[in-house]
Amino acid sequence: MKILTASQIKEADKITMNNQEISSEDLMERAATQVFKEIHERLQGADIPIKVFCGVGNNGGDGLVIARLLLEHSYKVKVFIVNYSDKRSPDFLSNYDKIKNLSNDWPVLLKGEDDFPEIAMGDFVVDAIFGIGLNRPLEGWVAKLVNFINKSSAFVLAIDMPSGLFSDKVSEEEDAVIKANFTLTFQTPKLVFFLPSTMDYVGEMQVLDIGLDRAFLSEITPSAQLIGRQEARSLYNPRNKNSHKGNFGHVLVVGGSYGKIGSVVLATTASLRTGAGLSTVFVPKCGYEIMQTSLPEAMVMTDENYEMITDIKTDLDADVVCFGMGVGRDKSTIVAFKELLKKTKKPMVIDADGLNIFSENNELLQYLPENSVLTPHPKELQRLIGEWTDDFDKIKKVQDFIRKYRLIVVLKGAHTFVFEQGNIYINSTGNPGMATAGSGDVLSGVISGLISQKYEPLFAAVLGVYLHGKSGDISAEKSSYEGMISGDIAENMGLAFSDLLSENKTNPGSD
Ligand SMILES: NC(=O)C1=CN([C@@H]2O[C@H](COP(=O)(O)OP(=O)(O)OC[C@H]3O[C@@H](n4cnc5c(N)ncnc54)[C@H](O)[C@@H]3O)[C@@H](O)[C@H]2O)[C@@H](O)CC1
Ligand SMILES: Nc1ncnc2c1ncn2[C@@H]1O[C@H](COP(=O)(O)OP(=O)(O)O)[C@@H](O)[C@H]1O
Ligand SMILES: [K+]
Repeated sequence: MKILTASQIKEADKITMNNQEISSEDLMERAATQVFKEIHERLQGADIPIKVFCGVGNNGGDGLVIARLLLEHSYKVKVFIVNYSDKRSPDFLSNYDKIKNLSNDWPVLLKGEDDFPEIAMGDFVVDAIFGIGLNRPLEGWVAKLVNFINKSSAFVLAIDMPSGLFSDKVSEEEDAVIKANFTLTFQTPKLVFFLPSTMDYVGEMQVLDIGLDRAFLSEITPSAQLIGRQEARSLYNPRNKNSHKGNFGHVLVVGGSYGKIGSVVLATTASLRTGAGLSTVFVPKCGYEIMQTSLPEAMVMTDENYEMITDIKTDLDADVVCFGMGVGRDKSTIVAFKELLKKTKKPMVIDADGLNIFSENNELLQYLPENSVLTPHPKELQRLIGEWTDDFDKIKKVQDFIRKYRLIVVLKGAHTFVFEQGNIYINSTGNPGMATAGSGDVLSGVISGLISQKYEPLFAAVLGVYLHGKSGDISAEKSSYEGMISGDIAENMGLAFSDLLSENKTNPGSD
């Protein structure tokens, strides 16, 4: 699902109104009706106090329409106008008139702190103060109102965006931003919903299709894409019945050191569970028995050295080489890595200490085959590209980095971002149970397993991240966030594939 910027959404609005011959008020009615339907479906006429806070722009206009429809369905609604400006949008004004005509209980005008209403636990608050039009941080009593709502124990539903959140830059720590339990957003999710510094404001998120112009939406180049089941499914390559293991490639995993052979076990298991035809590992001698015993499906080659990798002597022409997990940063390992880089022509997957070696030896990056996949977590990324000022600056710096070295970067996190030149793919699967030792090793194995099966490295990264997260979700369902371990993610890869290929789910951009 495409993620658009505020200006792209505004352009889509204009084109839609033109092509569908509707007014902006019609579009507002349509959008807010969708919101009403969602609320109504969940509340089913329940007798709970609903407090709708409306700004005086179009986000506030949406709030007024939602409130009117709720009143028409006999909900217990109280409307508050957050009167931060005298400049009211025309569509706000016409809906203001409509709601006044409907009820004797007119909206309450809020002009300062003294007017704040009581918000009780059990209230249902609708935040329609600001949407994508926010252009400066909230201040004064409006900022205080936002903090007041945040302090209440009410359930908060944000319309389009949590108020105070910018759509195209991150908020400062001191800024007042609504902390929503749920955000119903129009037509397309916004990039800030997925950034580490802003995602917590959004709560659970659902996208409402408000029927913006299809042709425009399909042609426009998005700022990023959200990868849900449908998008991941479109990347899947079915297997030919007439095939043999040679068709599914050979993965070589190079990694491990004394006490860290487990990371190689995890990555290699994941590569096989993802469908690699063959997997070979290259480990220090201390890893030989561990590998043969814990993963008989893999073939094992060993270094001369017992504890660490010092010389990667192999003529194996693997389809993909995965390097880095548990490998350490000894000088002799760095030399061995350099030699490996020089003789490898096919795209590689580099994780963990492989990345740290690059951070300390930048000159090695020039030997990395084009289209290789780097899978840093934020700390590893920072060592690699330096500090950033905020999440948008980070995105720019990653894009500069991949342009320079012609790579694919998989930035791991609660929402993992896959970067290729000019594009960002944001993952929708995964859960906090995956914050457990070794889940990154599993991801490297999954991506390698897909590359070996002839997926383009970019698609291997995007699909791999999706399936890894899905397997994490299945693992959490079975064992809880706390109880799941990263080996479960590797073991459940098969169920993640089954889920991807099952026929009964069609919701785009979600799971
Ligand atoms: N295609 C869509 O997504 C649609 C969007 N609609 C709604 O329209 C909203 C955008 O409406 P607007 O453009 O009127 O913008 P907002 O309602 O978000 O903000 C209103 C105005 O407040 C002013 N303002 C910005 N920051 C301020 C601050 N810190 N303090 C005081 N004033 C400030 C700006 O001039 C801004 O235009 C969307 O978020 C959505 O809720 C719907 O009504 C119709 C369809
Ligand atoms: N809260 C979370 N939600 C979703 N995915 C997560 C979360 N925390 C961690 N993950 C995923 O788990 C993996 C952790 O990788 P990494 O930090 O390299 O761990 P390790 O070094 O232990 O292998 C990444 O793929 C990341 O996206
Ligand atoms: K809002």
